[in-house]
Amino acid sequence: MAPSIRSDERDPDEGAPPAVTRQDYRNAMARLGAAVTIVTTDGPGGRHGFTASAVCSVTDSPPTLLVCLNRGSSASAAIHANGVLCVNTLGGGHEHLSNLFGGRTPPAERFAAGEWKVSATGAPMLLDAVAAFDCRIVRSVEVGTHDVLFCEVVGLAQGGAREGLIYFSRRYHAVVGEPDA
Ligand SMILES: NC(=O)c1ccc[n+]([C@@H]2O[C@H](COP(=O)([O-])OP(=O)(O)OC[C@H]3O[C@@H](n4cnc5c(N)ncnc54)[C@H](O)[C@@H]3O)[C@@H](O)[C@H]2O)c1
Ligand SMILES: Cc1cc2c(cc1C)N(C[C@H](O)[C@H](O)[C@H](O)COP(=O)(O)O)c1[nH]c(=O)[nH]c(=O)c1N2
Repeated sequence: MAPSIRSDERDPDEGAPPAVTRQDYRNAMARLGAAVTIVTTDGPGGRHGFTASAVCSVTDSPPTLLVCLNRGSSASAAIHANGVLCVNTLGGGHEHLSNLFGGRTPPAERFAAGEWKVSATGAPMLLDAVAAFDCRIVRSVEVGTHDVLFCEVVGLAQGGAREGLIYFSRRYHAVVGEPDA
């Protein structure tokens, strides 16, 4: 069980070097494989998008997922202003899109690649995504450098791609799924 520290109690480790460094943490996280997605948004805050692997399911009632967004990302202001986003799950052959949306390129250049339609929330949906989750942001919680966005899924699209895209050990891996899964 994690130790609990009351607010009126001093942490005896205060000032001590962290038990786990950022680099050690990243090295270990690099061993935790994750699906690669592009999170997009549009609305009064403008069109934007970024590559995200920190995405997971929270609950199916109501259908809710979470996205961890670095507040330093150039997409952050637009996502908060619009209050909507679409999680586009990438497939094998989408590495170039992941690199484009994960790099320091202007939004218009990012969307020049790939084929997009406008989803019901207004967020761009990738036509050949393995699966796309159209969402409204219902809650945002600040944790360290990131905002954890809780998103209610209000629309879905499932593509026919047979290969998913996993980021593991700092490299992309295409994984083959069942034809009808
Ligand atoms: N959650 C994230 O914000 C996240 C996740 C993956 C990659 N990235 C970014 O992509 C680039 C390349 O990453 P990489 O995997 O090749 O090597 P890396 O050594 O930078 O990261 C290894 C792993 O650590 C985690 N991580 C990295 N940066 C993080 C951050 N700022 N906050 C929380 N977790 C983080 C991720 O799980 C990542 O796969 C880096 O600039 C990294 O910051 C960010
Ligand atoms: C494979 C992979 C996975 C992730 C990322 C990158 C890559 C390559 N990035 C970083 C994010 O995409 C990147 O910071 C921005 O798109 C580029 O930053 P600017 O838009 O230029 O600020 C990222 N950022 C984030 O806030 N949450 C995340 O889950 C991830 N995951």
